[in-house]
Amino acid sequence: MAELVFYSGTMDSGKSTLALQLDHNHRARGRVGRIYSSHDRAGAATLSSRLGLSTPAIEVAEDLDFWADVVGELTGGARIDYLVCDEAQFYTSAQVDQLAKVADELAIDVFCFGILTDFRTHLFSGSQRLVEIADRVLTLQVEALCWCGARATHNARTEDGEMVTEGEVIVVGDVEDPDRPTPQVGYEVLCRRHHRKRMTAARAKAGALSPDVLPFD
Ligand SMILES: Nc1ncnc2c1ncn2[C@@H]1O[C@H](COP(=O)(O)OP(=O)(O)O)[C@@H](O)[C@H]1O
Ligand SMILES: Cc1cn([C@H]2C[C@H](O)[C@@H](COP(=O)(O)O)O2)c(=O)[nH]c1=O
Repeated sequence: MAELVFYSGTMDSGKSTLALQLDHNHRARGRVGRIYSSHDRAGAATLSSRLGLSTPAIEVAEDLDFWADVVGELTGGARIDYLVCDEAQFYTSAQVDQLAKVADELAIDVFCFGILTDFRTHLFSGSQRLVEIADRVLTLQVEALCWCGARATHNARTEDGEMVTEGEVIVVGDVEDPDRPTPQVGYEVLCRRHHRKRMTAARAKAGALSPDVLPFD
């Protein structure tokens, strides 16, 4: 039985790396895969990992129909054993339903990778549907860490190191270096406590450096 599997984790937890490794392992055993991604940081039609590996992919625009795409390929004589679907949080709910149909009706394994929640802590449309209908939802084992050392569970959007809570849901970007915050939109992974308090690494550092205001004897 083919499966629809959702590998989930915060930003920078190794999802794209795992997607590339999984594709490599299946290809090494003679299986034929088809790779999709959406809004990858490295550009359209690419699946890239921060470890430096990348591969061409089919760009998933809102109007891509997975069922039609896969059936078209099979009808043209291609062989497909599995799909690798990165940045699946950006897929529409209907597209995730199409992926389930591909697994069930065509016996093709579908491996999806993505973050669960956006910078406001709300589920992305694709992730919500995957949690609802995937055969398995797996959390990545390499945990990204908050600046305090706790497990990071939330993806914060930052500007100049300050967390923001308003804006477009989709803004492509990377986790920023806390020692060099950029004025552009960046991201930082935080534990829930520090996401709730909007306490980014830059803010914590500034707090630690500020002079005591209490009158000490
Ligand atoms: N210089 C490095 N050395 C070792 N591991 C690194 C390095 N840079 C990034 N990584 C690893 O790569 C992970 C990010 O991989 P990536 O697949 O791009 O993440 P995701 O797709 O989840 O955002 C980091 O969590 C870290 O474990
Ligand atoms: C939280 C959040 C993230 N994004 C974007 C930022 C990145 O381009 C991707 C996540 O990629 P990764 O491989 O998991 O690091 O998603 C966004 O558009 N909106 C958000 O709220």
